[in-house]
Amino acid sequence: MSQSLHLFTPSTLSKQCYSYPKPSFPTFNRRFTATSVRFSSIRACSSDLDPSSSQVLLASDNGKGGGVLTPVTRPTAQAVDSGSIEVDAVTEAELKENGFRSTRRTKLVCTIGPATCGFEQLEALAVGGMNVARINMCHGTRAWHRAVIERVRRLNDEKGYAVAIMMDTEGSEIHMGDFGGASSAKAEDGEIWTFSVRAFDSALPERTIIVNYDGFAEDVKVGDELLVDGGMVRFDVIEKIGPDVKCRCTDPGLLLPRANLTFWRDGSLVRERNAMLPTISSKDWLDIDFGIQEGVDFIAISFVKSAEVINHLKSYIAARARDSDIAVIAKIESIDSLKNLEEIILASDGAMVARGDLGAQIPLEQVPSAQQKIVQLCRQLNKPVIVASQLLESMIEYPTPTRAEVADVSEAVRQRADALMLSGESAMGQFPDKALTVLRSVSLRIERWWREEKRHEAMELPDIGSSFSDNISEEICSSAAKMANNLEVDALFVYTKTGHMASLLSRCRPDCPIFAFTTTTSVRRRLNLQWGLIPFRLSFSDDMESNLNKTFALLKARNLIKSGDLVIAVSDMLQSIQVMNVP
Ligand SMILES: Nc1ncnc2c1ncn2[C@@H]1O[C@H](COP(=O)(O)OP(=O)(O)O)[C@@H](O)[C@H]1O
Ligand SMILES: C=C(OP(=O)(O)O)C(=O)O
Ligand SMILES: [K+]
Ligand SMILES: [Mg+2]
Repeated sequence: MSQSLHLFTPSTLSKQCYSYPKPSFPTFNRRFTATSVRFSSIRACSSDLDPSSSQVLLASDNGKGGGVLTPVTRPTAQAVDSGSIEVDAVTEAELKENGFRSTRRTKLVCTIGPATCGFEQLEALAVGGMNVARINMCHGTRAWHRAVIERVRRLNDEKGYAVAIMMDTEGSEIHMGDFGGASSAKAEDGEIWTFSVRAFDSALPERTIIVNYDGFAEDVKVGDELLVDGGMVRFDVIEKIGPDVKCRCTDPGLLLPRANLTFWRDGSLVRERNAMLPTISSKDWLDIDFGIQEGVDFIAISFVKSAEVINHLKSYIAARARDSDIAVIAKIESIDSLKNLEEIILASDGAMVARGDLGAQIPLEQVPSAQQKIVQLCRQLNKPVIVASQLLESMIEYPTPTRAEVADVSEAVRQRADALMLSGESAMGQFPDKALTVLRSVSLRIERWWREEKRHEAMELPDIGSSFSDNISEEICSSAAKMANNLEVDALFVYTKTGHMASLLSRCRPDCPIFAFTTTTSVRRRLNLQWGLIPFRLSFSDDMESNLNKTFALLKARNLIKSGDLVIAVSDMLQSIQVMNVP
């Protein structure tokens, strides 16, 4: 017998109870063995609900009070198709090998570039644990990106993965152009380089860099310091000649195509007219149209300054992408985005701590605290957050990371960010698979350590719902997560159509993995970015008993669960919690 707790609001009551006038209880998972659920703990968990409202809280064990419970399970379930369940091959193998507890909770995003764009290379990344493939519209042509998207889709179709696609816009901050073929250029100490806003028809003269922002030559002043990629290479501005700006290299280093440029005067970042550049450039809008057409899962917006641009983009997408819901990720990488952080995150479907450019706009020593703040705020507001850039930078060239890099990855995992991202390491590095393996193994180890030490940070999670029904879902998820930890259950199951209830569970960062069952492939792919979720595609009905039976049968047939496993199931159709052993 399962033990269940259902919350009814007046609206769910009228829909679910009164429409079934002749309830007959007891089909309710009779076969499940009783578990040692302490209902006191359930009540305690639920006691935060508003007592003055007219909701009814029903708890059942062994059928007591079951007459009232019946309506929850429709007596004659609509024939549930006996269809299949979709889970990716890697997760399946991991679950079989290591059991639930040791599945990885932190998700992994890989930037795809020349080193990883082939089908076999993409497959190797999927095998290595890539949850999301990121394409960066700063680089490559649309045809190149389309081919990558097609390969990822084929990989998903043919091999059962659910790798999501994230398209990252170029944005209109100042950056350098390409080097006309060369993949990089070396700037040596004392060399004089020309930064120019001219269009060159033929090959670029030696030591010349094109700058994408027309106002550049007017805005900089002699004496300014010019930083490439936040200081990877530095120049002093020594002379201005019309569209050309002559600079002397003071900190030598490697110049990469399209690297970001900032200029500093008297120790402060200069934000002249370039601060007025639109967040989404006209080229970005074309790329966004491309992303909508291709049905990407996420669009990440560079250099977001305010919530307005996010709202605007979301209505643009809503008007054009009728069938697919594309999530919008705000990249936090500018001073303005930090100033308007909360409104930006609230408006977005997720955020990225884009430390590359962020570190070029604020002093480097402020980046760690900004990261911590962004990660924490995202969790409180229930938005997935990605920590990005230079996590394993040295692995672009070397097969092992530095100890400092491992410590940095560990810190992001310990902060319980939803996802970690590889940039150059996977796009053009020499060891993309090894870099991914490092992210995977460090995540697994730190997560385990954290669980073993029971170092749960009791983060205050404020109510975020805008309706009473939303509040109920939040309470159910936080109670279910707490119960899962206290009872040391093997897994949480969540049946969710939109994915919202799964994200609420993920937000609680429970000790056990969360099996998220959803009806559409696109929601399943999007859930792949969120901490702790193992998304499955499954068609299900409003009848939880039949859903559970079907799920158990399908998962058992694939050896993903076994009799006796203890599971807590929640659903967003019924707003219920059930605790049971797998029969
Ligand atoms: N589609 C692509 N085509 C060619 N090179 C790419 C592509 N995507 C990424 N790269 C390379 O990988 C590096 C790291 O990627 P990323 O961090 O996304 O870009 P950026 O360095 O411009 O911020 C880039 O500087 C570029 O050299
Ligand atoms: C992820 C980032 O953005 P991009 O790689 O597009 O510059 C960053 O700046 O850290
Ligand atoms: K970008
Ligand atoms: Mg950036």
